[in-house]
Amino acid sequence: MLTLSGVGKRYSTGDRALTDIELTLPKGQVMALIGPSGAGKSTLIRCVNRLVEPTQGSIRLEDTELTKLSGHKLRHARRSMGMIFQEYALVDRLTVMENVLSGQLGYVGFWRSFLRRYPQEAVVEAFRLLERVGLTHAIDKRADALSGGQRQRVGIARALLQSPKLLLVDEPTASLDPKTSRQIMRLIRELCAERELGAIINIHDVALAQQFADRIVGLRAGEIVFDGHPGELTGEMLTTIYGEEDWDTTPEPMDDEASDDTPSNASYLRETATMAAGSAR
Ligand SMILES: Nc1ncnc2c1ncn2[C@@H]1O[C@H](COP(=O)(O)OP(=O)(O)OP(=O)(O)O)[C@@H](O)[C@H]1O
Repeated sequence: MLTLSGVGKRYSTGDRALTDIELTLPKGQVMALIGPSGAGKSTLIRCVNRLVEPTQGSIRLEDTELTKLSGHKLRHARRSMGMIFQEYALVDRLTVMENVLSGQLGYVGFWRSFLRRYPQEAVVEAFRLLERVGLTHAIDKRADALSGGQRQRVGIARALLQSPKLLLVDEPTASLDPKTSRQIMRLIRELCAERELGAIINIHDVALAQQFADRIVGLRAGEIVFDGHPGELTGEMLTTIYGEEDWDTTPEPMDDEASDDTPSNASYLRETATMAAGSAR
């Protein structure tokens, strides 16, 4: 379980990015973090793994007070948090298998990893994970020969190879098409359920968040303004998070050729909220 109590962050520039954040993430829960640009979503995720230093409050992962750690203990704690990034952060010239095994860098030491000599059990587990994410056929491919969706699957397998207690996911679908985005979100959700892993997912796509998260937290100007079930995210709540907008209006076609069979925002949001509420996944 992850607990944030009274967490605040003020950057040295004077920008206050987070104010008094109170959050508890139980094991196995997938939490989507939404909010407008600059709301503090990335800062919050980065405070958890201490890539950004919180200026106030405490962050506990199970029995460990993360905000008090430094040096070796901090590095050790970071390994218990799997990071999945928007830009995948793969090494292009390495194969899929090597990229996944690079998740073990912190464990096997510099020389063994430099010589690419990984423990047999890590290789077996990496193979198993690649099978789970549907990439058995691509094990020997170079990372730069993969599609965006495949690259993200490698990133997921790499994060899981560390046997993390928590997943921190930063815009996992930002560069993906709608179908691949859904597949990646579904995969993350399934893996979290299988492994009883909590996840915080920073995501701009509200409909995807509603469909695949157990819980949605809305940030605005560094404060939590919504924390609830996806089905509770009404148009009014979206206005609270993002500011005034007519969430119920169907966009006017730009010209005569524009398709008129696009569902309205309202019906789309209603549909996705209903699906999320029923958890029909
Ligand atoms: N390194 C930094 N130095 C100073 N201010 C920063 C830094 N990083 C972020 N900020 C400020 O902190 C606030 C929150 O930024 P953050 O990147 O966490 O928001 P976000 O919700 O993730 O935005 P986006 O959706 O655009 O990625 C903003 O006002 C931003 O300008």
